[in-house]
Amino acid sequence: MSIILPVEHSTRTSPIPLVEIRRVRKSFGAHQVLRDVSLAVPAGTVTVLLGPSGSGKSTLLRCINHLETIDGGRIIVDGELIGYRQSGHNAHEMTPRQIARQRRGIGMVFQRFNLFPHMTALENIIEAPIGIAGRPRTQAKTRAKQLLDRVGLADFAAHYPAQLSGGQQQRVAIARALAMDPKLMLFDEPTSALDPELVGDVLDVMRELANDGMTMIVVTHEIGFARGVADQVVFMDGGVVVESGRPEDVLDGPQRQRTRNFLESVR
Ligand SMILES: Nc1ncnc2c1ncn2[C@@H]1O[C@H](COP(=O)(O)OP(=O)(O)OP(=O)(O)O)[C@@H](O)[C@H]1O
Repeated sequence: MSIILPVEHSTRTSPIPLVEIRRVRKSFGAHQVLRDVSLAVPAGTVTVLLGPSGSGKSTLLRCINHLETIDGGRIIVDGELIGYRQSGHNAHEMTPRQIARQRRGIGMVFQRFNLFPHMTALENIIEAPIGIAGRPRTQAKTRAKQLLDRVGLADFAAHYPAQLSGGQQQRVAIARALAMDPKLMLFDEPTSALDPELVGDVLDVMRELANDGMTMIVVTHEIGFARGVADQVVFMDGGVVVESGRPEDVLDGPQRQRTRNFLESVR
């Protein structure tokens, strides 16, 4: 694995929000999953989303990445409205092509690695840079090898997903997301499908990414990761943000009973 110099935790914090979520609402039929969610994620920081099953965490990530369309409110990533383009004071819906371009800047890692089973680790990583971003094959391969090295899998380029452990597959999935040079990485319970002994390697890669200054929003129940890496912890329940703040405040001195109950349940 390549050596990445640790950066002082506080120097990563910047006042400029890369992600602004304002009063976002989202329903599926009659079920209002996000009720009125507002959140700011400064550039170069890590936000951990905690909350019980069904609280709307995955839906929020999917809205940020425009995998779902919001019903109300707005999401701004790096100054751009998600799903809309600004023209003077008016916002117009984006075309599918414009949405695809916007999505390229946002990497997403899912609970289940979602690698193409018929492609090697390297082929999985170069697929989008070549097919979507139109990069030359040699350049994409060089970058993919660097990324495999970065996630500790330099010797596994020619392995197929079935030949890799779940943790290794998840690290390939992270490398694949990084191959598009995202400005934001979203992680949706990236370790919850892994055997416990494989969780640490994946969290280590994520910790190094954070130290490198990547802006990340992470849905996880890994309280140790939240405590050690997050700049901000957000507790969601019932489609609203119940409580948010520094990890030491939310995790060690939660103000709300709902937060306390949840933390009891995952400890
Ligand atoms: N496409 C969909 N159609 C209908 N209902 C959906 C859809 N996606 C999510 N939901 C519902 O929205 C609610 C919130 O789901 P979501 O996955 O966002 O919660 P979560 O906090 O991420 O929970 P979990 O930890 O279980 O993934 C759930 O009741 C879920 O069934």
